[in-house]
Amino acid sequence: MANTTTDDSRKENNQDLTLERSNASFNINEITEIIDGGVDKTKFRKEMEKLLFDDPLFKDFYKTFFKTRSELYEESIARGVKLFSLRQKYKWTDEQFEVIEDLVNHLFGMSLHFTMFIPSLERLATETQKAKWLPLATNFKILGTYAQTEMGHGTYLQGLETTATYDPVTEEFILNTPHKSSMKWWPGSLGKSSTHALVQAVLIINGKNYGMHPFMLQLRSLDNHMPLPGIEVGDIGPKMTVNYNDNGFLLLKNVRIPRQHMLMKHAQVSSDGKYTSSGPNKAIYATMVLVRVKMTKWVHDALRKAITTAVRYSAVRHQSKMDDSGPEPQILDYQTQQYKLFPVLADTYALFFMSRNLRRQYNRMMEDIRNKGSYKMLAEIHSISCGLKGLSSKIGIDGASICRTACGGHGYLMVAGISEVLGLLHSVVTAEGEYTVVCLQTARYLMKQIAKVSVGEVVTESCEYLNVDPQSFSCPLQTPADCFNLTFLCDIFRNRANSLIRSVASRLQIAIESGTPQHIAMNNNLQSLVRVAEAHSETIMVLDFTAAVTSLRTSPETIKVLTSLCQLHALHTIVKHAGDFMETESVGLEQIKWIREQELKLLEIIRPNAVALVDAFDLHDDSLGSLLGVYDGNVYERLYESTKYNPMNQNVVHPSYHKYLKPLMSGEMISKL
Ligand SMILES: Cc1cc2nc3c(=O)[nH]c(=O)nc-3n(C[C@H](O)[C@H](O)[C@H](O)COP(=O)(O)OP(=O)(O)OC[C@H]3O[C@@H](n4cnc5c(N)ncnc54)[C@H](O)[C@@H]3O)c2cc1C
Repeated sequence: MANTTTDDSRKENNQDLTLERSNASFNINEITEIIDGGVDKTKFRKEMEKLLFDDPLFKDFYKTFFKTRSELYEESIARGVKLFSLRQKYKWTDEQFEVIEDLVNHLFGMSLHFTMFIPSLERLATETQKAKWLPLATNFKILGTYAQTEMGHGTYLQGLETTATYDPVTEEFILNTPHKSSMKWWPGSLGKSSTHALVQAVLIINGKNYGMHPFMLQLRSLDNHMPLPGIEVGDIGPKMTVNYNDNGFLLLKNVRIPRQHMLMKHAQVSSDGKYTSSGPNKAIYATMVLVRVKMTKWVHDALRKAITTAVRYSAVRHQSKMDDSGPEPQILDYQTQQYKLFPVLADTYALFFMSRNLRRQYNRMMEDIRNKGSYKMLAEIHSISCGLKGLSSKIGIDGASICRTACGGHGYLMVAGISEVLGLLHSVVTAEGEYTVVCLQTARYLMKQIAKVSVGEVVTESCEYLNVDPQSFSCPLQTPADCFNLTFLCDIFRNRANSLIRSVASRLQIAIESGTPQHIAMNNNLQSLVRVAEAHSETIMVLDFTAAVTSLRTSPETIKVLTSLCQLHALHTIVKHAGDFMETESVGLEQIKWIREQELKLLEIIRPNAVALVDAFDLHDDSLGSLLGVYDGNVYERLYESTKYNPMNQNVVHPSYHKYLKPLMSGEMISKL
């Protein structure tokens, strides 16, 4: 069934896409509604698309690729201001605002005000502090960011060097960034926009170091936006992407702030300099977990743009010949093109179901914290979200790179939109916990869980598979057809993770028992620890995808097509890590051969629905931001149109001709030398 979108701007006039859409075996609206979370949410999203994309400020995303950094920044601030005003006018909930953020590709200024500044205030400030600052923040009387990372340290928070020294005489903290390495470097919206920052600094009282604490710091005058005395602040420069964001630097020289500007919900400093603390600050971890949980969804959002572009473009692009007498086929008909793109399509769906489940688990944890004051689930959700944030960013980068190359030369153009997606994914792999570092956090948790198994203690739900002895496992794949059995595939993933975890745990134990210092034993096994975190996270993804497709309440056709994607996701992951699966005897050589054959069969099964499966993401062209992936498929016309907008083409003869080329060609340049 064809797309029933009501968007008038979409004209189905590319014949190939029209045919592809008519070939689909399922109703794409069913999948769209699953992804949006129900009919009402699809309706809301469509209303928001109308509201936003009728406004020139949000239209024609591709034009951003021709802008200078300063123009990009200015436009993003205009967008942010518009969105914040609309948010107040329509009283959008946080959940609704997340939908809007996705629609506009997060391309608006001051996003940290809502993602980090206000949530951190809510979790770290006392009731009195909240009463003072939250109304100012929510009414935009102050604009804030969160300044943690420094030039010298991002990952290792104990290494942060910004100091807040208490002066009991004036009852003030004196803030300093004593070395070049101590300056804050990276915080979003810091360079040019924010008037305030929550600054993480080392608290010092009477020469004693009390570790990192949060402080409210006013950066700029509320009258003329000039930096206050002792403060040097600016933009860190062009980046791989997100160049609209004024990621900033901050130097502090003897900046004094009142004692009441330390956020004191979890630790307090009295007027005479006495320090009290109510214990480890679990609330801050909950905030960090939420950002990672959201990032897994951002990866899905980003990758679905890349795959939508690559699949639609592959349906309209014709190149070479399979048979000399025949026409040039759609490049989507080459098996190699399908082998590039369909596993990425399957991963994109896997990411969706995984991130949806992760968000549900996070919400359950927050309910427990709010209703029962219980932080019981925090360690597990923290470990899962670390591993899944890492894994999803890696899947995203790999998948978007494949989409880029699968679009040939045109995929290299910025207006293809994939470079932008790729750059964004590169920020996800590093920000909020660098890839290796977050994987190691998950691995440490897994080591604790396996230690529990060895002494007969209960492990958490995500690690239940560790209770099975891998010695008792035998590969359930007895025939090639078994490779489509999702229950078998889940068991294979569990066994591979279980065996790898046990093997590293045992190597660590042997090393430590034989006298190797613990830190050396750990370092000698770091790569294996990352590998176990990846194996555990891949298992969670396959289990989540399987659980989702086996419990769907929708038409059999839709279940069938999603099941094929789930099978392909699992089989392709096994092929990618065939060494791991064979080393742990989760599958044998014969089974690997079958799996490779069945993968190719799945390509044929998925082929007729490929375009419909990306259409089901229902991305508005102005969200997609790609001239190769436009819904109507008129790619060549769009590419040519974009040259009219290109500032390089505004002069038929570029001024550099008169300045350099003409003197060279006339010999004037050489005679001057
Ligand atoms: C686009 C973007 C936006 C950002 N926005 C913000 C923001 O708004 N606010 C903010 O405060 N910060 C922000 N950051 C900073 C970001 O949080 C840090 O860059 C990130 O946490 C990584 O830390 P790092 O730069 O110190 O990397 P490093 O830790 O120096 O990493 C470099 C290498 O060292 C390895 N490594 C480091 N430690 C270990 C270890 N223990 N074991 C093994 N290997 C290790 C890493 O794996 C990596 O390969 C942003 C960064 C980016 C790219």
